[in-house]
Amino acid sequence: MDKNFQEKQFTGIIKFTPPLSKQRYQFIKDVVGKYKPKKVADLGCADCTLLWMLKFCPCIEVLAGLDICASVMQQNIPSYYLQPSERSLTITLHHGSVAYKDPSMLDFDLVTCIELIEHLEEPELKKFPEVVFGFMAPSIVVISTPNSEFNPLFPRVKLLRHPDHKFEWTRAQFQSWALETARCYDYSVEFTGVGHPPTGMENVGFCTQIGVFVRKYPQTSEFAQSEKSTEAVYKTVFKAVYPSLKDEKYLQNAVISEVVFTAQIIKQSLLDRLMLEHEKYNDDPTERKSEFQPSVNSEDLGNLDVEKSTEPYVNGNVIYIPLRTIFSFPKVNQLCGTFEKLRKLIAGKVTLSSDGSAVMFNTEHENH
Ligand SMILES: C[S@@+](CC[C@H](N)C(=O)[O-])C[C@H]1O[C@@H](n2cnc3c(N)ncnc32)[C@H](O)[C@@H]1O
Ligand SMILES: [Mg+2]
Repeated sequence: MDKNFQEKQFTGIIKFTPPLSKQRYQFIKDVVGKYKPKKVADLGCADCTLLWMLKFCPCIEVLAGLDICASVMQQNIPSYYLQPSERSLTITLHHGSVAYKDPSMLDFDLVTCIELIEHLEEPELKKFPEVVFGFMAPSIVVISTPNSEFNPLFPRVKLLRHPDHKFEWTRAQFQSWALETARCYDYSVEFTGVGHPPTGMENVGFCTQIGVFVRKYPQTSEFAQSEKSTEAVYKTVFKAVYPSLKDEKYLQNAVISEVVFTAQIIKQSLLDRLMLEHEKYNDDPTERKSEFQPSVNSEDLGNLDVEKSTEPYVNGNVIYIPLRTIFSFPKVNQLCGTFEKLRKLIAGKVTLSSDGSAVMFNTEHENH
């Protein structure tokens, strides 16, 4: 190979797109997509970025995070409303070390350890396989760690990529540790990674090396799991339960908020249009064709096929948004299934016209 080219590669700044951390999270999302685990635990979860991504995966019902640093876990707890879905979702964050067993970590399908092991002191690393593979024993374990063979491509890295790293392994070192661990606890393991090396440098391997471990023996029975009972040593620092939409009360709340939100959008679009007409005709009412019969441009409603009878209208200070129009919005439609169900769920909870066909808004006290 051309020597200059090689030199240029060595001094060049390595930049990954998407960033390497995103590629690692995406790798886990793909594993989730492939194996569809219901219960996922992320060990060394730090600010929970991965967990908050995973909560949108429809197969997941239980998410747990563990970190030895409680403050880093709590700095990023979202306060936003989780879109309701068919399944319920429980998210728990624990403060503790992967060097210790805790019953809260039993019964998981997938355990992820992203850029964790290189932060463990030797005694912790020694205990790690027994805790994760022996005690937790999920059907899948994913472990990622830096591949030290890639380091010469980082001009500023002298020995280790991060001051808190206790070691960085070559592919041979990681693979021999992983194969021995897999053999000991009856798992199979396959190796891959993220962060491709530059062209011509393929021999160094991925920037992040990854081992995907799959348990060879069948699911441990609940009885066998309870046999493992040990004293709780982790401290729970956060717990949230998002009930399922199968819970009627929760469904009702979700439908009401979606109906009100949708009606507001339609109303705003109507008012904007009225305002435009008002400006266009320079407020000369004689020039207006249909002063109080405005219709919402169907494009404003996301290209909905809005029939005349389902158009919103204004009467005095009151705006009427037909329920049929609201029902034609995909989110409302998906939540309720049928129009009758929509009517039933919002009955008495949302102000409707006397015949019950439209949501009413009084604009008297609004500024616009
Ligand atoms: C480099 S960060 C990785 C964070 C996250 N997994 C990610 O990929 O973005 C390593 C995390 O492991 C945590 N950690 C270190 N030793 C630990 C231990 N013994 N038990 C649990 N977490 C530990 C650290 O506090 C830190 O948040
Ligand atoms: Mg690290």
